[in-house]
Amino acid sequence: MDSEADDDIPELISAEPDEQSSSDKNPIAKRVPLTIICGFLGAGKSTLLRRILTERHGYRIAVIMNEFGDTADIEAKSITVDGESTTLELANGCLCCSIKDSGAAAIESLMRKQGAFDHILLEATGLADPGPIAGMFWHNEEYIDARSIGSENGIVLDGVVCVVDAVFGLKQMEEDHADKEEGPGESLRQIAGSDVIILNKVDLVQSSILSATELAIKHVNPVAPVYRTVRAELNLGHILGIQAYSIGQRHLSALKDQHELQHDHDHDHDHNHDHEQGNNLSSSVVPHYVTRGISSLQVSLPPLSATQFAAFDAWIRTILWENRLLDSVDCLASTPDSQSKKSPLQGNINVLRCKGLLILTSGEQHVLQGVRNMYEIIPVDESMKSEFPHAGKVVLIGKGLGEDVRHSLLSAVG
Ligand SMILES: Nc1nc2c(ncn2[C@@H]2O[C@H](COP(=O)(O)OP(=O)(O)OP(=O)(O)O)[C@@H](O)[C@H]2O)c(=O)[nH]1
Repeated sequence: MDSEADDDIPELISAEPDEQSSSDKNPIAKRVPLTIICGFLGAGKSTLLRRILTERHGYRIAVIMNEFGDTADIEAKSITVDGESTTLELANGCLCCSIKDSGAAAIESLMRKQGAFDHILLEATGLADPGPIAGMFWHNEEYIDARSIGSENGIVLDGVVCVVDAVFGLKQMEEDHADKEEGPGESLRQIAGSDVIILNKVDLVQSSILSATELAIKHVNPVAPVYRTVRAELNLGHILGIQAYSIGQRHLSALKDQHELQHDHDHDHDHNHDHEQGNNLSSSVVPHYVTRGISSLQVSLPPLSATQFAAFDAWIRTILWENRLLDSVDCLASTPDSQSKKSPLQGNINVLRCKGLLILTSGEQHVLQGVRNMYEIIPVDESMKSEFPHAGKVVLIGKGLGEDVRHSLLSAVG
């Protein structure tokens, strides 16, 4: 987009917060969007960050490179700042902060020291699972509430971006398949938990490998658009400000009809290739190892009555909170406190991410958003309804999502 920026010598400018470039510029964003960048080891995460730091976009972007590697037990308050941080301000207003082992506390410290940013990028390590990190920032009052982080602006999770290595991606997914005791490996979890996928280093592989890799990615995560890049060159609008966790015009784009997708690209070299693959993800053409790991399930839903809507809530709650399918006994008593009637686990279901649009017979529309066992169902504002598809649909990404899950959902709302 701005390749000449690479040749410019960065000017030194004041590191004091610039009132013009803070949230005043964007009155909607009283909260600072945060994007998590994850990806395979060596896939091109730093290349992407460098590119963002050298482009003249005029935003104050804080980039935090840290060690969010051990994400299994992330607790915002248990992470401490080690005091060692380096901040470099570049000519385009970006702040590059290198803070190790500090996670959430690093962001608090940064917000206090530097004031508001237009955007925060958080680079996870190559082995990080983005799910728990996203869960930490999604609906976490500690970050939503500006005062608690000592800043005039709180933080809102904007999206999770995964950089996949076009050379080794397929091999990596193969190695990470689910034969292991501990379940699917990091690469599959990274793809599953992301809102946008960058398939990088496409200059190094044949188109047949690219297609196979993209097909495998799409099988794991059919919701995230895939952009093919060389040295992470892509329109930053594809990865920043995507509002993947709010009811925006864009976050449910992947749930739109294929017809709409075909007309929703910009003919840049980095456009997404959904239409080329045709979303034809039958298991016969998907490598078998992927289907043994994390996969996805899309279920179309008819307009729901109020009772069916309540049944859907009970069904999703059961699968997310108890890793099992709702059975007929539950359906008869589908109230939040009917826990005692639940039957034992019916298999090893583990949903990492879910999205959906629920259409009600009354005309109401509701959006489903879920990360791990957290979920919300939010009504769509009247003014935004035309932006959304006209049919209900739910997409689940995770483990153990066979046809029995589809049948269970359809019978729960049937
Ligand atoms: N040919 C080619 N090389 C690339 C491309 N993108 C990145 N590279 C090179 O690949 C190597 C790894 O890129 P990085 O950006 O450091 O990868 P990373 O994901 O940050 O690596 P880790 O932090 O170690 O996980 C570097 O030598 C880059 O110059 C690309 O699209 N094409």
